[in-house]
Amino acid sequence: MDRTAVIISDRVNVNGTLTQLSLLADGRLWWPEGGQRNLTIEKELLGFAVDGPNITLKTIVETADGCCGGVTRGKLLRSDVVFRPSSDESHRLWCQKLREFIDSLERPKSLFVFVNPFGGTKSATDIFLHQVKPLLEDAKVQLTVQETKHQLHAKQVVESLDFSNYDGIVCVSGDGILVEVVNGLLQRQDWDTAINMPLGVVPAGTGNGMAKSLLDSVGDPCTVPNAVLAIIRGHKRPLDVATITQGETRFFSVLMLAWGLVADIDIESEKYRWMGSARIDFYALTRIINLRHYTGCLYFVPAPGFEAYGEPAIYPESSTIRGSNSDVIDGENSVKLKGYQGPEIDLDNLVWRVLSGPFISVWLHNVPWGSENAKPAPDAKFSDGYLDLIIMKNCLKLPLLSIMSDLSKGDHVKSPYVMYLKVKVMVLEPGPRLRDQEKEGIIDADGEVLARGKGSYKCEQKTLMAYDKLQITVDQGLATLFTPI
Ligand SMILES: Nc1ncnc2c1ncn2[C@@H]1O[C@H](COP(=O)(O)OP(=O)(O)OP(=O)(O)O)[C@@H](O)[C@H]1O
Repeated sequence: MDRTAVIISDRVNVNGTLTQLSLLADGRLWWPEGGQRNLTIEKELLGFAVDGPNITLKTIVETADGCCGGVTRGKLLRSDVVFRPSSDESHRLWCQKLREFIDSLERPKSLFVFVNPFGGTKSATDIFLHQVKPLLEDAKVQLTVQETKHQLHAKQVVESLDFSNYDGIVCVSGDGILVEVVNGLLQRQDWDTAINMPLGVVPAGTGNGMAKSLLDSVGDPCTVPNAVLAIIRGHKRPLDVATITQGETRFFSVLMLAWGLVADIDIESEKYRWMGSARIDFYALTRIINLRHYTGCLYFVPAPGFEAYGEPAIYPESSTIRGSNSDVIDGENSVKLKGYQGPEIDLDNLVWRVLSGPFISVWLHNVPWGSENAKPAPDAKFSDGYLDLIIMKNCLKLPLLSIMSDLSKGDHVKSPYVMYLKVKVMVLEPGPRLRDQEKEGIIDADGEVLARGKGSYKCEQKTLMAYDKLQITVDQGLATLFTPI
């Protein structure tokens, strides 16, 4: 079909001026108002509304702001273009053709939305009401909204939600609610269909690593309107899901796992919450000055091209870390084994390597960004079937400081003190601190404490897993995300 063929054209009144308005086959709306105006339906039209003889186009248009001599990309402005067709018949045809074009884009029509009023700076409710809802209403998306009332609420709702009425689940929150949703989906009896539900993220927490990773991948800024527009447009992409297993217990991770320096900074800095965002920098400095080294081992199956890292090894003691198929429930967080069991991999027949400690930091990442200002895994892909492993073993304190400050751009991986590789499977065998064997560490998965060893921060609090051997496998493209492109 000729992409510039005219589907409908009429002499209409646009914002009070008589002009020729055309809808072209490629989805452009074109009219010569004060110079030529072009609107791409796919990118810039949220929807339209009918008000008597008028039709209002609900648009969202990217402006290029001049900023310090440069250009800031991607500021989105919502505006209305009102036009009046020349006759009743033309009015009917315009509505029909616009509706047909929008329907052909297969955008979501009905969404289930979680809003976490306690995430980040506690502004998610405000963000939802004033920024998210108006855009989704312009796009005529039906909304079912659930404020989360407590930890694991989103997970519980998702475990029993009837999906037949929804085209996606949206989290107006930080990464924590997304992780709960993925865990909830994978614990259902029908997990294999449930996990196909497209998931959207709108940044409204402290850690917005997934939203940042998605938007940054196409050069968009990590803003609420950009994230909402990505959901409205309905493009989807697959996302790898990592299964962390210890005995019968499983946790499904979509962002990262950290042990050592990064986990200690993330979790122990909570006690300095009153400092606001400065707490991370302050506590990072404290930890670097009093640097800890952890003993332990990393067994891994390298991705092609990374076989030179570590030493040859065999798969370590499979019986202690593999789950069985019995229906066991181990604490509120754990997985009923009727749900997803993790990917089927013949672990004994893979080519294993091992790296022995002591380690300063071990970090496993699924997507490039861990938060809006930390890019630990610049080469991570959403669905390559591998996890990016970032390791620091020996490093002097001064270069370590500069490595940490390079994290915001992802340049830390260029440091000779940083090992950066991709793995298919990993077994983490965490040990105690090198110089204080009475003290162990913290294992942090997607911002939650998965395990606390003896003598660690708040070690008396119960966690999902023990500070012991755990296995991480990855299932390529298991989940689905709404994505800008
Ligand atoms: N009503 C609530 N009260 C307290 N905690 C809640 C509530 N609703 C959800 N949560 C918990 O808040 C945690 C953080 O959620 P969210 O993803 O919005 O933010 P975050 O950026 O990951 O973390 P935070 O901003 O708290 O550092 C989740 O683990 C979730 O279980």
